[in-house]
Amino acid sequence: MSQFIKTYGRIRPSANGSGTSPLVSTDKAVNVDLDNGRKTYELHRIFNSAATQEDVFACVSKKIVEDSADGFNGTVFAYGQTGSGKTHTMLGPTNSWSDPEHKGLIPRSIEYLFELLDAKTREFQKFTFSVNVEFVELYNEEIYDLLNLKNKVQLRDLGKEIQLDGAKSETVDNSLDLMHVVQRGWVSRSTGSTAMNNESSRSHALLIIKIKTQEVTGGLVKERSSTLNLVDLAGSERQSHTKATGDRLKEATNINSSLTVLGRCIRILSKPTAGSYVPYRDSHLTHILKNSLGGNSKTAVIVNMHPDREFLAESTSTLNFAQSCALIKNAATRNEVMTGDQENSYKKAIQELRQEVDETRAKVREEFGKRLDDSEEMQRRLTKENEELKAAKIDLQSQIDLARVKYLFNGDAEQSLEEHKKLISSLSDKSASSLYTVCVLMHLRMFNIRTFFQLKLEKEASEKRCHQLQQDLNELRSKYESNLSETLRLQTPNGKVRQSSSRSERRQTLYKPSPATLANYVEESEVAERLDEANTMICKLESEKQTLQSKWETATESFVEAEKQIKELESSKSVLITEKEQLSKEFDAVRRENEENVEKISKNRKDLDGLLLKIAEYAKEIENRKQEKLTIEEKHGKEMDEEKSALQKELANKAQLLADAKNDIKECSKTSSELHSKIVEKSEMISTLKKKVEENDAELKIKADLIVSLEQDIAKKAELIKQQAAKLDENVTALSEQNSLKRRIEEAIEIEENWKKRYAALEDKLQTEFNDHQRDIKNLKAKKDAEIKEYKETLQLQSNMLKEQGTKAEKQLIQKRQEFDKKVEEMEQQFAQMSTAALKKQEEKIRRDSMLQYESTIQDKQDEITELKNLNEFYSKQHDEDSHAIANMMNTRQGKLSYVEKIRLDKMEQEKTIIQQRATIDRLSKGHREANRPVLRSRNQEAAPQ
Ligand SMILES: Nc1ncnc2c1ncn2[C@@H]1O[C@H](COP(=O)(O)OP(=O)(O)OP(=O)(O)O)[C@@H](O)[C@H]1O
Repeated sequence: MSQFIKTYGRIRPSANGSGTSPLVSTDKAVNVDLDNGRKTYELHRIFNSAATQEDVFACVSKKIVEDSADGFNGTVFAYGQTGSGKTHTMLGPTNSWSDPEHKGLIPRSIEYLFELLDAKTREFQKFTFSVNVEFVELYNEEIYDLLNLKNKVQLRDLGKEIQLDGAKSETVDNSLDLMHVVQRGWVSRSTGSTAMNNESSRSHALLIIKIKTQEVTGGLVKERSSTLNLVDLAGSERQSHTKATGDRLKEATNINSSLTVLGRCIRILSKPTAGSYVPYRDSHLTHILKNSLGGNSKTAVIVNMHPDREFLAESTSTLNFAQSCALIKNAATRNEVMTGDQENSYKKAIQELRQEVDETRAKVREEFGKRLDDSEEMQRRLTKENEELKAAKIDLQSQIDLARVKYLFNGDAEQSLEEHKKLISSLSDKSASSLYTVCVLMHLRMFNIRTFFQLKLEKEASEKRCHQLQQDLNELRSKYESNLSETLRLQTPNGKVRQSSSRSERRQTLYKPSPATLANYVEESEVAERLDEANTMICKLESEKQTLQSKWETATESFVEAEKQIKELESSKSVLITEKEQLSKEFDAVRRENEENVEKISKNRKDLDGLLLKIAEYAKEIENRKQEKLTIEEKHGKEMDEEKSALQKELANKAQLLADAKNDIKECSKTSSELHSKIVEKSEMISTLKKKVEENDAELKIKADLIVSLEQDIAKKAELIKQQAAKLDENVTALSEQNSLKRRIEEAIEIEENWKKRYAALEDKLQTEFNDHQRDIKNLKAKKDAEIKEYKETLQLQSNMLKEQGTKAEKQLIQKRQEFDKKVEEMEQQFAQMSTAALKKQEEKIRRDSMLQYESTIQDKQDEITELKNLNEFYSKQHDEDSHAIANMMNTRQGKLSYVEKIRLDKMEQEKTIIQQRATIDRLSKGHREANRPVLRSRNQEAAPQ
């Protein structure tokens, strides 16, 4: 709702006590005596020097504070030249902020604000509020945080609101704390003295109170936020008046520049044209007060003035400023957010419930559908079976009847039996096993019936024959008895007569059915029993089916009922909500209307009072005139008539005026009564609405109870769901853990598989290599074995040869010795015959020859051994090389190495053996040589003495 900025004027007491003031004020206007005439400035209200602080607060700030507690932004700022009483108005005289009489608008507003908030807290059960305060000053176009001068404050335009980044925001919960904060900030405020005011405020001080409230009614959460700006501007005077120099001049220039921008903004806002640009951003002051000037705020401007002539120019300028302000329209809206958390939660709960119901219904449907399908299937099957059985029974019955008739009348039992068999086989092919059993039983029964009838007929025939025979017998017996009795009677006249009837009777009573008939009876009863059983089973199944059907129907009914109830509840809830909204809207409208009416009435009353006062004045004047008239009449008899007529004219005029006034009064009273009746009407309406609201509240309460119970249900279900969800979560976590474990295991398995594969491949490779090596080794070994074998064989052969040669040589040696001995003997013999010299020569020659021969043989053998040795060395070299190669090949295989080692050792062993053999040969050859030498020596020694 847009409304004009309210402008008020306040004229302070004269500073120098001079009598005449160029400013003559009434309630709503200031008449200024200017050199060029009188100019009237009309404002919302003018406070003269006699106005109290309370008057100013009640008129200027009270409503704004009330509105700010209701979620509307509000601004009150004081404008005027230095020393005009801005601070006096806003805060009150120094050290009097707690003085109930002198405290200014800020302390009063603060107190009132908390009064209102506390009252609301008391009034509403669920009402909470929070108040935050920032206190800054604009000095030389810089923003200073009065609550912490160290802070660097930056202005941030958020569009809807202006934020002061870096400014300390203090949270307060009572007026006293807030006033302490103000006091603290005020001390920091830059003050300086000017020639005009000893405590002149050289900066613009802005007290920013941010109010947040929350009201919970039912399920509705109303959150309101508002900002209340209380501003004490710096002096608006021209610099010349301040007589400022240096810093003061700079200050004044800055103050003026921001106030000039303020004035410019206000001028543009007061005469808005399409597309006109408001230079809010040209100064911090206007930027911060952007919302307060032509924006979302309820703003009041109070202009302070000196009454003295010497300040007339400033006062006129101030009044011009005020008049421009009065033309600015603000569009204040309540900053309210209606959160329907509760409602949403209900909606959500209902949604969830509906979902749950849907799910359950689907499940039940599915289950019931399944069961129904099963039961239907069963029913179908049973019905089919039943029908088939019935048909079969009817068929069989008719066949039995036919057969019975045929049997009874035609007696073609075999044909009937065949027919029955055919029928049964055809039926047994078609129907189920039970039907088959029943048919078989039927057939049996039929067969039994046939037998029974046969037997019955036989029995009847035999009975007939028996009866005939009995009759014949009876006749014969009676004849015989009569003859006998006749004979007896003839023979013994006193003998007793036997009663013939007693025997025949006894015979008749002694008849019993045959065992075959009895067996037939038993079989028949068994068949009947089985049939009964089958029937009971069918009945049982049918009753089960019916129970299921009825259960399904009941469940469906209850679900439909529940759905209906939910729908009803939802619709009634939405109806109630809309009703409530409508009612609250109506209520608000009525309240607003009422407020307006009250305002109008008070205004009319005031007008009426004014009129009455005027009337009273007129009446007084008339009375005075009357008195005057009387005096004049007494004094001037003659002149009286003339004057009388004049007076009568005047009187008529006055009477006319009076009549007009009376008419006015009448109209006013009429309007007043109309308004009164309207008020009464509206109050009635309000009371009806209130009643309605109460009713609705009661209904709402019931619904709320219902919702609470629903909520409880929901909570339970939610708990259940939560538990299930938790379980599910657990399961999911466990599952996921298991899955991850499984994945890891799978990965590990995969890795293991890969490793295994690689290992297997490696193993294969190694195995192949190993096999290759083994094969190589085997081959080598075989080769070596063969070589060794060959070598051994060669060695053996050689040693055999050597042995043989040795033996041969020995033999030869023995032979030679023998020969030698023989020759020696011969020679000795010859010696004996020949001379010793010649013998000696001969012996020497023989010995030399044999020695040469022997040594050449030894040499041959030694050559052979050297050759073998060389061969052996070659082989061992070869073997070493091979071993080396094998060792290289099998460097990782210790076993193989050891095997090679073993081979090597074996070889060494063999070498040793060879060496030993060689040594033996050497020894042998040496021994042989030495054995020969002593012989020769001894022979020489033996020969020498000769
Ligand atoms: N209505 C008033 N009744 C009594 N004294 C007043 C009134 N208005 C102002 N004064 C006195 O006038 C003096 C100057 O007033 P005040 O400090 O409020 O002026 P100002 O406009 O705030 O000046 P400046 O802009 O320099 O700060 C103070 O001593 C104050 O008590």
